[in-house]
Amino acid sequence: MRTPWHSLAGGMPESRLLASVAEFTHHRDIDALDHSLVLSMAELVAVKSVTLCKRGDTLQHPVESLTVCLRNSDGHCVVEAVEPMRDGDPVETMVCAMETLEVITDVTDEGLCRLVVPIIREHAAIGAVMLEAEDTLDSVRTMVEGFARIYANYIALLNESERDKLTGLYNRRSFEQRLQRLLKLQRQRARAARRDEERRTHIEDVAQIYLAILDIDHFKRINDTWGHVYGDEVILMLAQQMRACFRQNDVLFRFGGEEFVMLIASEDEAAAAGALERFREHVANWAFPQVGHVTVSIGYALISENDYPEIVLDRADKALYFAKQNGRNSVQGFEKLTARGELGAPVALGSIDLF
Ligand SMILES: Nc1nc2c(ncn2[C@@H]2O[C@H](COP(=O)(O)OP(=O)(O)OP(=O)(O)O)[C@@H](O)[C@H]2O)c(=O)[nH]1
Repeated sequence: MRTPWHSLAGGMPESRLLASVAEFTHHRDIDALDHSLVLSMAELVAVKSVTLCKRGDTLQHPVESLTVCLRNSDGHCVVEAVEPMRDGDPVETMVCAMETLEVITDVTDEGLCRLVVPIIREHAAIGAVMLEAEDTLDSVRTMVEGFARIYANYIALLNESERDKLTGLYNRRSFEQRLQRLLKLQRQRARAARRDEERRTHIEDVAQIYLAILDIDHFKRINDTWGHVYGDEVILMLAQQMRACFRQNDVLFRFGGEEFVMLIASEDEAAAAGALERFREHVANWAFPQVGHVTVSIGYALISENDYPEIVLDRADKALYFAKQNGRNSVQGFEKLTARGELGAPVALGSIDLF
Protein backbone atom coordinates (compact mmCIF):
# COMPACT_ATOMS: atom_id res chain seq x y z
CA MET A 1 0.00 0.00 0.00
CA ARG A 2 1.26 3.49 -0.89
CA THR A 3 1.43 6.15 1.83
CA PRO A 4 -1.27 8.74 1.13
CA TRP A 5 0.22 12.01 0.01
CA HIS A 6 -1.86 14.07 2.42
CA SER A 7 0.01 12.47 5.33
CA LEU A 8 3.41 13.33 3.82
CA ALA A 9 5.26 16.48 4.76
CA GLY A 10 6.49 18.82 2.03
CA GLY A 11 3.76 18.54 -0.62
CA MET A 12 2.73 16.11 -3.32
CA PRO A 13 5.27 14.96 -5.88
CA GLU A 14 3.93 15.94 -9.34
CA SER A 15 4.98 12.58 -10.75
CA ARG A 16 2.68 10.83 -8.31
CA LEU A 17 -0.26 13.03 -9.17
CA LEU A 18 0.34 12.48 -12.89
CA ALA A 19 0.65 8.74 -12.34
CA SER A 20 -2.77 8.75 -10.64
CA VAL A 21 -4.39 10.70 -13.48
CA ALA A 22 -2.78 8.40 -16.05
CA GLU A 23 -4.00 5.38 -14.09
CA PHE A 24 -7.66 6.34 -13.91
CA THR A 25 -7.92 7.74 -17.46
CA HIS A 26 -6.42 4.51 -18.80
CA HIS A 27 -9.84 2.83 -18.58
CA ARG A 28 -12.28 2.64 -21.50
CA ASP A 29 -15.15 1.29 -19.47
CA ILE A 30 -17.16 3.71 -17.30
CA ASP A 31 -17.58 1.33 -14.33
CA ALA A 32 -13.82 0.63 -14.26
CA LEU A 33 -13.17 4.37 -14.54
CA ASP A 34 -15.42 5.08 -11.53
CA HIS A 35 -13.68 2.37 -9.52
CA SER A 36 -10.25 3.70 -10.43
CA LEU A 37 -11.13 7.34 -9.68
CA VAL A 38 -12.15 6.69 -6.05
CA LEU A 39 -9.17 4.37 -5.49
CA SER A 40 -6.67 6.86 -6.96
CA MET A 41 -7.99 9.65 -4.75
CA ALA A 42 -7.99 7.47 -1.63
CA GLU A 43 -4.38 6.53 -2.34
CA LEU A 44 -3.36 10.16 -2.79
CA VAL A 45 -5.11 11.66 0.23
CA ALA A 46 -5.30 10.45 3.85
CA VAL A 47 -9.04 9.93 3.90
CA LYS A 48 -11.46 7.58 5.62
CA SER A 49 -13.50 7.30 2.44
CA VAL A 50 -14.02 8.60 -1.07
CA THR A 51 -17.51 8.34 -2.61
CA LEU A 52 -18.44 8.94 -6.23
CA CYS A 53 -22.10 9.66 -6.81
CA LYS A 54 -23.58 9.59 -10.35
CA ARG A 55 -26.67 11.65 -11.00
CA GLY A 56 -29.95 9.79 -11.59
CA ASP A 57 -32.47 10.73 -14.24
CA THR A 58 -35.52 11.79 -12.25
CA LEU A 59 -36.49 13.60 -9.07
CA GLN A 60 -37.56 10.27 -7.55
CA HIS A 61 -34.12 8.84 -8.40
CA PRO A 62 -31.62 11.67 -7.92
CA VAL A 63 -28.75 9.17 -7.60
CA GLU A 64 -28.02 6.48 -10.21
CA SER A 65 -25.02 4.85 -8.56
CA LEU A 66 -22.60 5.18 -5.67
CA THR A 67 -19.02 3.90 -5.76
CA VAL A 68 -17.27 4.00 -2.40
CA CYS A 69 -13.64 3.48 -1.46
CA LEU A 70 -13.19 2.83 2.28
CA ARG A 71 -9.87 2.73 4.12
CA ASN A 72 -9.71 -0.26 6.48
CA SER A 73 -8.18 -0.16 9.95
CA ASP A 74 -5.04 -1.78 8.44
CA GLY A 75 -4.79 1.12 5.93
CA HIS A 76 -5.90 -0.82 2.85
CA CYS A 77 -8.43 0.70 0.47
CA VAL A 78 -11.47 -1.33 -0.58
CA VAL A 79 -13.80 -0.22 -3.37
CA GLU A 80 -17.41 -1.28 -3.64
CA ALA A 81 -20.49 -0.26 -5.60
CA VAL A 82 -23.22 0.59 -3.09
CA GLU A 83 -26.93 0.60 -3.78
CA PRO A 84 -28.02 4.24 -4.08
CA MET A 85 -30.25 5.08 -1.16
CA ARG A 86 -32.76 7.88 -1.25
CA ASP A 87 -32.24 9.06 2.31
CA GLY A 88 -29.23 9.62 4.50
CA ASP A 89 -27.02 12.58 5.17
CA PRO A 90 -24.07 11.77 2.83
CA VAL A 91 -26.35 11.21 -0.16
CA GLU A 92 -28.38 14.33 0.62
CA THR A 93 -25.19 16.40 0.83
CA MET A 94 -24.00 15.11 -2.55
CA VAL A 95 -27.43 15.76 -4.10
CA CYS A 96 -27.23 19.30 -2.65
CA ALA A 97 -23.78 19.84 -4.25
CA MET A 98 -25.16 18.56 -7.59
CA GLU A 99 -28.16 20.88 -7.40
CA THR A 100 -26.31 24.03 -6.33
CA LEU A 101 -23.11 23.28 -8.32
CA GLU A 102 -21.23 24.47 -5.21
CA VAL A 103 -18.40 22.82 -3.29
CA ILE A 104 -19.54 21.88 0.24
CA THR A 105 -17.19 21.63 3.23
CA ASP A 106 -18.62 20.62 6.60
CA VAL A 107 -18.15 18.30 9.58
CA THR A 108 -20.19 15.09 9.97
CA ASP A 109 -22.01 14.03 13.17
CA GLU A 110 -19.07 11.66 13.78
CA GLY A 111 -16.68 14.63 13.69
CA LEU A 112 -15.13 13.84 10.27
CA CYS A 113 -14.14 16.66 7.91
CA ARG A 114 -16.08 16.41 4.67
CA LEU A 115 -15.44 17.85 1.21
CA VAL A 116 -18.05 17.45 -1.53
CA VAL A 117 -17.21 18.60 -5.08
CA PRO A 118 -19.83 18.55 -7.88
CA ILE A 119 -18.72 17.04 -11.21
CA ILE A 120 -19.90 19.52 -13.83
CA ARG A 121 -20.39 19.07 -17.57
CA GLU A 122 -21.96 21.79 -19.73
CA HIS A 123 -23.29 23.78 -16.75
CA ALA A 124 -24.98 20.77 -15.13
CA ALA A 125 -23.77 18.27 -12.54
CA ILE A 126 -23.32 14.71 -13.77
CA GLY A 127 -22.25 13.62 -10.29
CA ALA A 128 -20.33 14.54 -7.16
CA VAL A 129 -17.30 13.26 -5.32
CA MET A 130 -17.15 13.25 -1.52
CA LEU A 131 -14.09 12.82 0.72
CA GLU A 132 -14.25 12.21 4.49
CA ALA A 133 -11.15 12.52 6.67
CA GLU A 134 -10.09 13.10 10.25
CA ASP A 135 -8.11 16.23 9.32
CA THR A 136 -9.21 19.25 7.33
CA LEU A 137 -9.33 18.73 3.56
CA ASP A 138 -8.79 22.41 2.63
CA SER A 139 -5.32 21.75 1.20
CA VAL A 140 -6.60 19.15 -1.29
CA ARG A 141 -9.70 21.01 -2.47
CA THR A 142 -8.02 22.34 -5.66
CA MET A 143 -6.70 18.90 -6.50
CA VAL A 144 -10.11 17.24 -6.01
CA GLU A 145 -11.74 19.91 -8.19
CA GLY A 146 -9.11 19.17 -10.86
CA PHE A 147 -9.86 15.44 -10.67
CA ALA A 148 -13.58 16.20 -11.01
CA ARG A 149 -12.92 18.27 -14.17
CA ILE A 150 -10.70 15.60 -15.75
CA TYR A 151 -13.30 12.95 -14.90
CA ALA A 152 -16.12 15.04 -16.48
CA ASN A 153 -14.09 15.57 -19.70
CA TYR A 154 -13.18 11.93 -19.89
CA ILE A 155 -16.76 10.76 -19.37
CA ALA A 156 -17.82 13.10 -22.21
CA LEU A 157 -15.21 11.49 -24.50
CA LEU A 158 -16.34 7.98 -23.58
CA ASN A 159 -19.97 8.97 -24.13
CA GLU A 160 -19.11 10.42 -27.55
CA SER A 161 -17.63 7.12 -28.69
CA GLU A 162 -20.97 5.51 -27.85
CA ARG A 163 -22.91 7.85 -30.15
CA ASP A 164 -23.97 7.59 -33.77
CA LYS A 165 -22.37 10.47 -35.70
CA LEU A 166 -25.42 11.45 -37.80
CA THR A 167 -28.18 11.34 -35.19
CA GLY A 168 -26.40 11.59 -31.83
CA LEU A 169 -28.36 8.52 -30.62
CA TYR A 170 -26.44 5.65 -29.04
CA ASN A 171 -24.71 3.38 -31.55
CA ARG A 172 -24.87 -0.38 -31.83
CA ARG A 173 -21.50 -0.80 -30.12
CA SER A 174 -22.90 0.57 -26.88
CA PHE A 175 -26.07 -1.55 -26.93
CA GLU A 176 -24.98 -4.39 -24.66
CA GLN A 177 -23.54 -2.10 -21.98
CA ARG A 178 -26.54 0.27 -22.01
CA LEU A 179 -28.90 -2.67 -21.74
CA GLN A 180 -27.01 -4.11 -18.75
CA ARG A 181 -27.08 -0.68 -17.06
CA LEU A 182 -30.82 -0.37 -17.59
CA LEU A 183 -31.45 -3.87 -16.22
CA LYS A 184 -29.26 -3.08 -13.21
CA LEU A 185 -31.18 0.12 -12.59
CA GLN A 186 -34.46 -1.81 -12.80
CA ARG A 187 -33.19 -4.31 -10.22
CA GLN A 188 -32.16 -1.50 -7.85
CA ARG A 189 -35.51 0.20 -8.25
CA ALA A 190 -37.42 -3.02 -7.71
CA ARG A 191 -35.42 -3.66 -4.51
CA ALA A 192 -36.02 -0.10 -3.33
CA ALA A 193 -39.73 -0.50 -4.07
CA ARG A 194 -39.88 -3.71 -2.04
CA ARG A 195 -38.16 -1.95 0.86
CA ASP A 196 -40.53 0.96 0.77
CA GLU A 197 -44.18 0.06 0.53
CA GLU A 198 -45.19 3.57 -0.46
CA ARG A 199 -42.84 3.59 -3.47
CA ARG A 200 -44.13 0.23 -4.66
CA THR A 201 -47.04 2.05 -6.27
CA HIS A 202 -44.79 4.22 -8.40
CA ILE A 203 -45.07 3.20 -12.04
CA GLU A 204 -41.35 3.42 -12.88
CA ASP A 205 -40.44 1.15 -9.97
CA VAL A 206 -42.39 -1.80 -11.30
CA ALA A 207 -41.64 -1.25 -14.98
CA GLN A 208 -40.76 -3.96 -17.46
CA ILE A 209 -38.40 -3.35 -20.35
CA TYR A 210 -39.43 -3.83 -23.97
CA LEU A 211 -36.96 -3.93 -26.84
CA ALA A 212 -38.29 -2.45 -30.06
CA ILE A 213 -36.79 -2.35 -33.56
CA LEU A 214 -37.99 0.39 -35.91
CA ASP A 215 -37.34 0.38 -39.64
CA ILE A 216 -38.31 3.10 -42.13
CA ASP A 217 -40.65 1.75 -44.81
CA HIS A 218 -39.49 1.79 -48.44
CA PHE A 219 -36.43 3.79 -47.56
CA LYS A 220 -34.67 2.71 -50.75
CA ARG A 221 -37.44 4.49 -52.67
CA ILE A 222 -36.75 7.70 -50.69
CA ASN A 223 -33.04 7.50 -51.54
CA ASP A 224 -33.74 6.64 -55.18
CA THR A 225 -36.28 9.45 -55.60
CA TRP A 226 -34.65 12.26 -53.64
CA GLY A 227 -31.02 11.21 -53.22
CA HIS A 228 -28.96 10.17 -50.18
CA VAL A 229 -28.75 13.68 -48.74
CA TYR A 230 -32.53 13.78 -48.30
CA GLY A 231 -32.42 10.17 -47.10
CA ASP A 232 -29.99 11.21 -44.38
CA GLU A 233 -32.19 14.18 -43.53
CA VAL A 234 -35.15 11.82 -42.98
CA ILE A 235 -32.99 9.65 -40.68
CA LEU A 236 -31.88 12.72 -38.72
CA MET A 237 -35.39 14.17 -38.36
CA LEU A 238 -36.80 10.81 -37.36
CA ALA A 239 -34.18 10.57 -34.59
CA GLN A 240 -35.14 14.07 -33.40
CA GLN A 241 -38.80 13.04 -33.28
CA MET A 242 -37.88 9.90 -31.34
CA ARG A 243 -36.07 12.01 -28.76
CA ALA A 244 -39.05 14.32 -28.43
CA CYS A 245 -41.70 11.58 -28.24
CA PHE A 246 -40.17 8.96 -25.94
CA ARG A 247 -39.49 9.38 -22.23
CA GLN A 248 -36.11 10.50 -21.02
CA ASN A 249 -35.64 7.09 -19.35
CA ASP A 250 -36.08 5.24 -22.63
CA VAL A 251 -32.81 4.43 -24.38
CA LEU A 252 -32.61 5.07 -28.13
CA PHE A 253 -30.11 3.63 -30.60
CA ARG A 254 -29.40 3.89 -34.30
CA PHE A 255 -28.17 0.44 -35.20
CA GLY A 256 -27.19 1.49 -38.71
CA GLY A 257 -28.88 2.50 -41.97
CA GLU A 258 -32.58 3.16 -41.41
CA GLU A 259 -32.82 0.81 -38.42
CA PHE A 260 -33.35 2.02 -34.86
CA VAL A 261 -33.60 0.14 -31.56
CA MET A 262 -35.40 1.36 -28.44
CA LEU A 263 -35.37 0.12 -24.86
CA ILE A 264 -38.70 1.18 -23.41
CA ALA A 265 -39.54 0.93 -19.70
CA SER A 266 -43.31 0.51 -19.25
CA GLU A 267 -45.56 -0.86 -16.55
CA ASP A 268 -47.03 -3.43 -18.96
CA GLU A 269 -47.24 -4.46 -22.58
CA ALA A 270 -50.26 -2.25 -23.30
CA ALA A 271 -48.34 0.85 -22.20
CA ALA A 272 -45.27 -0.07 -24.28
CA ALA A 273 -47.38 -0.86 -27.34
CA GLY A 274 -49.29 2.41 -26.78
CA ALA A 275 -46.11 4.49 -26.74
CA LEU A 276 -44.82 2.77 -29.89
CA GLU A 277 -48.17 3.09 -31.63
CA ARG A 278 -48.36 6.82 -30.80
CA PHE A 279 -44.91 7.28 -32.31
CA ARG A 280 -45.79 5.32 -35.45
CA GLU A 281 -48.87 7.50 -35.91
CA HIS A 282 -46.91 10.68 -35.20
CA VAL A 283 -44.41 9.81 -37.95
CA ALA A 284 -47.14 8.89 -40.43
CA ASN A 285 -48.72 12.33 -39.92
CA TRP A 286 -45.44 14.25 -40.03
CA ALA A 287 -44.49 15.99 -43.28
CA PHE A 288 -40.75 15.65 -43.90
CA PRO A 289 -39.29 18.56 -45.92
CA GLN A 290 -39.42 17.81 -49.66
CA VAL A 291 -39.88 14.06 -49.10
CA GLY A 292 -43.36 14.42 -47.57
CA HIS A 293 -44.95 11.52 -45.67
CA VAL A 294 -42.91 8.56 -44.49
CA THR A 295 -44.05 5.53 -42.49
CA VAL A 296 -42.26 3.18 -40.12
CA SER A 297 -42.73 -0.45 -39.07
CA ILE A 298 -41.96 -1.54 -35.51
CA GLY A 299 -41.47 -4.94 -33.86
CA TYR A 300 -41.05 -5.35 -30.12
CA ALA A 301 -40.48 -8.04 -27.49
CA LEU A 302 -40.22 -8.21 -23.70
CA ILE A 303 -36.70 -8.35 -22.30
CA SER A 304 -35.82 -9.42 -18.78
CA GLU A 305 -32.51 -9.88 -17.02
CA ASN A 306 -32.13 -13.59 -17.75
CA ASP A 307 -32.69 -13.20 -21.49
CA TYR A 308 -29.86 -13.26 -24.00
CA PRO A 309 -30.05 -9.88 -25.80
CA GLU A 310 -29.47 -11.52 -29.21
CA ILE A 311 -32.48 -13.76 -28.71
CA VAL A 312 -34.71 -10.82 -27.82
CA LEU A 313 -33.35 -8.80 -30.76
CA ASP A 314 -34.26 -11.74 -32.97
CA ARG A 315 -37.79 -11.88 -31.49
CA ALA A 316 -38.34 -8.17 -32.08
CA ASP A 317 -36.92 -8.60 -35.59
CA LYS A 318 -39.41 -11.40 -36.30
CA ALA A 319 -42.25 -9.13 -35.19
CA LEU A 320 -40.84 -6.37 -37.43
CA TYR A 321 -40.62 -8.78 -40.34
CA PHE A 322 -44.28 -9.67 -39.75
CA ALA A 323 -45.17 -5.96 -39.89
CA LYS A 324 -43.21 -5.59 -43.16
CA GLN A 325 -44.97 -8.61 -44.65
CA ASN A 326 -48.39 -7.41 -43.61
CA GLY A 327 -48.73 -3.94 -45.07
CA ARG A 328 -45.98 -2.05 -43.15
CA ASN A 329 -46.82 1.13 -41.11
CA SER A 330 -47.73 -0.95 -38.02
CA VAL A 331 -46.51 -2.02 -34.57
CA GLN A 332 -46.28 -5.75 -33.82
CA GLY A 333 -45.42 -7.51 -30.55
CA PHE A 334 -43.59 -10.84 -30.60
CA GLU A 335 -45.43 -12.29 -27.60
CA LYS A 336 -48.86 -11.41 -29.00
CA LEU A 337 -48.00 -12.79 -32.44
CA THR A 338 -46.69 -16.00 -30.88
CA ALA A 339 -49.80 -16.40 -28.72
CA ARG A 340 -51.94 -15.99 -31.85
CA GLY A 341 -49.82 -18.58 -33.66
CA GLU A 342 -48.80 -16.09 -36.33
CA LEU A 343 -45.08 -16.89 -36.06
CA GLY A 344 -43.25 -20.17 -36.45
CA ALA A 345 -41.64 -22.32 -33.72
CA PRO A 346 -39.44 -20.58 -31.12
CA VAL A 347 -35.76 -20.10 -32.06
CA ALA A 348 -33.21 -22.27 -30.27
CA LEU A 349 -30.25 -20.54 -28.61
CA GLY A 350 -27.17 -20.60 -30.86
CA SER A 351 -29.10 -20.96 -34.09
CA ILE A 352 -28.83 -17.28 -34.94
CA ASP A 353 -25.94 -14.96 -35.56
CA LEU A 354 -26.90 -11.31 -35.31
CA PHE A 355 -23.54 -9.72 -34.56
N1 LIG B 1 -29.44 7.92 -47.04
C1 LIG B 1 -29.03 6.81 -46.43
N2 LIG B 1 -29.42 5.60 -46.91
C2 LIG B 1 -29.03 4.49 -46.28
C3 LIG B 1 -28.20 4.53 -45.14
N3 LIG B 1 -27.98 3.24 -44.74
C4 LIG B 1 -28.65 2.45 -45.60
N4 LIG B 1 -29.29 3.17 -46.55
C5 LIG B 1 -30.12 2.71 -47.65
O1 LIG B 1 -31.37 2.27 -47.11
C6 LIG B 1 -31.99 1.39 -48.07
C7 LIG B 1 -32.64 0.25 -47.31
O2 LIG B 1 -33.38 -0.47 -48.25
P1 LIG B 1 -34.04 -1.88 -47.99
O3 LIG B 1 -33.30 -2.60 -46.90
O4 LIG B 1 -34.20 -2.57 -49.29
O5 LIG B 1 -35.42 -1.57 -47.36
P2 LIG B 1 -36.56 -0.54 -47.71
O6 LIG B 1 -36.44 0.07 -49.07
O7 LIG B 1 -36.62 0.43 -46.56
O8 LIG B 1 -37.82 -1.45 -47.70
P3 LIG B 1 -38.58 -2.09 -46.46
O9 LIG B 1 -37.68 -2.07 -45.27
O10 LIG B 1 -38.91 -3.47 -46.88
O11 LIG B 1 -39.80 -1.25 -46.24
C8 LIG B 1 -30.88 0.96 -49.02
O12 LIG B 1 -31.11 1.59 -50.27
C9 LIG B 1 -29.59 1.51 -48.41
O13 LIG B 1 -28.65 1.92 -49.36
C10 LIG B 1 -27.78 5.83 -44.66
O14 LIG B 1 -27.09 5.96 -43.66
N5 LIG B 1 -28.24 6.92 -45.35
